[in-house]
Amino acid sequence: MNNVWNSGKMEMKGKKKVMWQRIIDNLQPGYIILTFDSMEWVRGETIGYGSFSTVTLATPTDNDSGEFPPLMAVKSSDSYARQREIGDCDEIVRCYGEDRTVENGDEMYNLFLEYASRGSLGSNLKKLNGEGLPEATVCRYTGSVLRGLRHIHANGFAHCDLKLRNILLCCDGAVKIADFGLAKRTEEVTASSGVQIRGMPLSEADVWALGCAVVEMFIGETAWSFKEGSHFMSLLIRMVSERNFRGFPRTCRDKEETFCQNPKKRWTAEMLLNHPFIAVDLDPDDLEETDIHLKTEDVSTSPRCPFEFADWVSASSDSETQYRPFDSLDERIASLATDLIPDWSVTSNWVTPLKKKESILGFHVAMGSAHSNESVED
Ligand SMILES: Nc1ncnc2c1ncn2[C@@H]1O[C@H](COP(=O)(O)OP(=O)(O)OP(=O)(O)O)[C@@H](O)[C@H]1O
Repeated sequence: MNNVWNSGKMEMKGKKKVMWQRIIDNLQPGYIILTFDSMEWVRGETIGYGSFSTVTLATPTDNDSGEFPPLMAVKSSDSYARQREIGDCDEIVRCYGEDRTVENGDEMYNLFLEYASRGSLGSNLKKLNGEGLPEATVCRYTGSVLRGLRHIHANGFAHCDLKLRNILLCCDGAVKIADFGLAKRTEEVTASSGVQIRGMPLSEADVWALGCAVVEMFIGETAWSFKEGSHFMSLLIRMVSERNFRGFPRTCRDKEETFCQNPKKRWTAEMLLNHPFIAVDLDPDDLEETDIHLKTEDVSTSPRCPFEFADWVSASSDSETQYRPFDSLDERIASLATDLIPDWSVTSNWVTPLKKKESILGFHVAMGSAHSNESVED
């Protein structure tokens, strides 16, 4: 089914116009019949919570034409994500349409998405208890994400929140990029002051983020550890000032095009798709995949602005936790108030060494994320 978007409203192949319908007050929670382009659907169990959204299952109730899959994920939040502007691609979680409802007095925007039944790569990796993924698996997953990124960037957008939790696994093993809540047009970024900033390296930042994700897939933990109590700025200082690629083959370090602290020299998604690490022909037998089927994701949220880092807990919390957005600016600011004095010291943490073949190391350096303070054997 191809969605046609018209003035912010959805039409499906010229069918009936969108019909907004308020939910009926006395329906049981968890079994709400709503209207989605004249199609009724039922909200199912909760899959997980994001910073500003709740994701639940959704089932169409009158799907005789088979236009929708029998099971979808519906992401509900107080604003629309930009996914519809980016367009379809096999490596991006499919968006079937959107709907607006009023639930418990709050207006909700619902985005109907392809259901990725095997959860996120982040959750799958966590179940491996610090073990990384096999090389062939990392290679395949990275190739998929790169194709998705190429599509996003080619359409003039940057994802801006690429991380393993936003890379989902479908039941057929396909790997897809999700969560476009922070996606931005690459040519125009508006600062909080309202000033338009041009030339921000947003696509390059996506590539950097992918590099971090690749490191994480290999070593089973995040590329840069962020010690409890340390300040976010100390992490930034290390990432920006550290130029010591100790532990990586000199051949990789010396290549100007792969030394990419400078975003302009960082490889693009298109270029990385031709890197030997990705362009290799994989034997299907090598694709030893983690087979952890997830039903419910843990709660983990990304900071939306620098002020949120101090409170950001990357570890999961109880998935029963109710999503509750801040009601007002005052409430948000009050939640940030603290008597603690920031710790501006620089820690000695750095990336855990990677013992992988040279092409992989080169790939990491190309993405600007290969930093290590220990030796790596070839
Ligand atoms: N299409 C989908 N299929 C299956 N699970 C999904 C789908 N979309 C999101 N999820 C899961 O729902 C949970 C919430 O996702 P969401 O994108 O709202 O937030 P997040 O990326 O986890 O956090 P944040 O909002 O801080 O980035 C996540 O655990 C995610 O894996």
